[in-house]
Amino acid sequence: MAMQVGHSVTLPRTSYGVSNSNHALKDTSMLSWKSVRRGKQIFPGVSLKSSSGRPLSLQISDQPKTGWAAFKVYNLEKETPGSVSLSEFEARLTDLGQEVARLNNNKNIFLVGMMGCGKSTVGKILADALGYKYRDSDDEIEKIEGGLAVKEIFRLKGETQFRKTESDALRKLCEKKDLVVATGGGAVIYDANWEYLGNGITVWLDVPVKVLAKRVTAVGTGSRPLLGDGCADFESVLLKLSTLMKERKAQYSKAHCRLCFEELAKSLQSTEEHEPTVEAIVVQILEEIRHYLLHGKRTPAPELSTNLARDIEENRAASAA
Ligand SMILES: Nc1ncnc2c1ncn2[C@@H]1O[C@H](COP(=O)(O)OP(=O)(O)O)[C@@H](O)[C@H]1O
Ligand SMILES: O=C(O)C1=C[C@@H](OP(=O)(O)O)[C@@H](O)[C@H](O)C1
Repeated sequence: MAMQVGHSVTLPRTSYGVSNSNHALKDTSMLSWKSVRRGKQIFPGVSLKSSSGRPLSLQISDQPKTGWAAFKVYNLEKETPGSVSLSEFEARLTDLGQEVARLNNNKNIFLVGMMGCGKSTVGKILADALGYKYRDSDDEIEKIEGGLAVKEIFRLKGETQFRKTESDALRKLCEKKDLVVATGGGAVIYDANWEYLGNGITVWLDVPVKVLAKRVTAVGTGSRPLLGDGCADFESVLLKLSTLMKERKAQYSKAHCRLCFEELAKSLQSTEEHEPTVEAIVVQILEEIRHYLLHGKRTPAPELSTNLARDIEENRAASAA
């Protein structure tokens, strides 16, 4: 069933996490999309009808208006016509995202970590969950440099100029609010940058270099000038990344929060073929930020919503089989 204008679907009330919103649900409530904080696809003309305690009914209006409810569509396509169930995980992402956004007081979230650790991939979903905007500091650098691509800045102007512009970009970004920022892997190397990053919450995506090398080699190293030419092989990428990681680890460790990929993978009993999904990583990042905001320090050990995360993985494996 493709989601179409005028089509109704039924949703379990809890799936949408709206019970936590400030809106009292009446028979024909209309939630602003910000309060519902759906994911990637936004349908400006969505109205939400409900009776307290009963399933919610969502209807796509044919009159697009900004500020109405929005929600993910890919779930609907998989489901039986007329009904849709969102996984526990989706509900958790929404609830946790809203809770962290409330606790966080509009501060930016800066994702730090090595090339390929997933800052951009994770950053977009994290921003959705929080209702924040997503920014990539490399994009800001390219804008400041008149549209030159990162690799061209390195080639034509050298790394020193790139780093100066990177600092400018971070300074500008830290003047804003409600952003999730994917920083470049080297943003942590200058102490001055920490003054900017420290205005927000910093989260280190700590991913083993082997995993990084696999990911980066798979997409090619063309856009990452520090890794050599565009077709560097796994072994040489692994060597370069290992060297960089040794040089930078102490800097990354300064982040307020740390997402340890290895610990997450262990607790989810993941294998090399079935690594933790991006969504499971985002849930865990939100848990880490939540803990930091509540206690002013990192989690002593990963405070996983482990059972939940495991359920998610199992559900996915079952539906993929
Ligand atoms: N959790 C993940 N599992 C599998 N692949 C991932 C994951 N996160 C990122 N990737 C992939 O790794 C590559 C690098 O990710 P990216 O988000 O660009 O990293 P960064 O922004 O930190 O350099 C991309 O091809 C992306 O699809
Ligand atoms: O690690 C680094 O020094 C760099 C990482 C890159 O960003 P990503 O981490 O997004 O790949 C980019 O800023 C530039 O190639 C330098």
